[in-house]
Amino acid sequence: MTEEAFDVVVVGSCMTDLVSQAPRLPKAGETIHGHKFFIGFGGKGANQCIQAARMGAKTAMVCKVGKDFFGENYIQNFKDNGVSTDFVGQTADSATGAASIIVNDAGENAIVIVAGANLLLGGEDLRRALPALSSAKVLVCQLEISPDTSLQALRQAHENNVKTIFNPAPAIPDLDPDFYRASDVFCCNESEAELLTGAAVASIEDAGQAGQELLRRGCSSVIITLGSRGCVVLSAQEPSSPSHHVPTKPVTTVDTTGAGDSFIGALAFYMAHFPTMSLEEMARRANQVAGVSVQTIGTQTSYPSKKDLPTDLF
Ligand SMILES: Nc1ncnc2c1ncn2[C@@H]1O[C@H](COP(=O)(O)OP(=O)(O)OP(=O)(O)O)[C@@H](O)[C@H]1O
Repeated sequence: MTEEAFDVVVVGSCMTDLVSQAPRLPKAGETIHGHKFFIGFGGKGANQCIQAARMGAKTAMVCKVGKDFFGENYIQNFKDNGVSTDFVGQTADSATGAASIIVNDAGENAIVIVAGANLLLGGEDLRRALPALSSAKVLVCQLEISPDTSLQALRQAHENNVKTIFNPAPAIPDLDPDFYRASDVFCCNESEAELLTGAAVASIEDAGQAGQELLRRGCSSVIITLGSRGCVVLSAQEPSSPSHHVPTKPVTTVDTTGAGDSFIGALAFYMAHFPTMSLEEMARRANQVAGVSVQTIGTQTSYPSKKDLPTDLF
């Protein structure tokens, strides 16, 4: 195991995206010709980890893949990005998580996700990773693995004074209340905020109100991302916890897939490297990083590295 503590540990998912582009989506029982196929690296946990690593964070991924081609391939992807694979487990009991995606010429898609090995990441894997997890600067979790595993990781980090970022995605309506209490930063998008609070989130003001509700549930701070409108930031430490809107700079948008994960990976980097920076400033910078990711096609392929970003972001 690596001796030096990690900046960012991510406990989460890896998925292989199998993408076919076709003129239209096939009907049940139908076979059609597509015009392009490609394989991409995805999964919210891995995406966030790779973005943090590309910013220059010393990162480790705690996840599970299958003993199969896609699993081997994903481990190599982590290595290529400088992410520690000390805690990437391989299982013969399930296949590497996969998302079969069909995109039609209108940009609409049909997706089947098989979480596979991701769902086998459990308590034993966390026990192995505990020394890394409990000495990291920042832990990041989502909900593409078993929620019990995510919650256990967040609790362990919280008990060891490791800063936690929880991204409740994909959202589940009856989230265990302990998720809020174990989150230093609870970071979600508009639709997740809506599902969790039961209130519509259409405007910046709505997002502020949803953020207040999430704060009341016990997290230390909340960020709700709002696509091209940036995000709102709220902190329980401020008296009356006002919400601050952090806008983005306008950019030419090509593909927003994975923008939320780019934002969270960047945020994790800032929390680890600039622990005294205000959350608003971190969000402003994370907006800029995610704003770069939407200008190129793909998920991880669109994530910028430190060398691609303005020096004033560091
Ligand atoms: N069109 C855009 N222009 C500039 N920045 C954007 C745009 N879309 C997204 N972003 C940046 O990415 C962040 C996350 O976007 P968003 O709120 O859409 O997350 P998300 O819904 O989780 O994204 P996705 O599901 O596509 O990964 C935003 O807060 C913003 O910083």
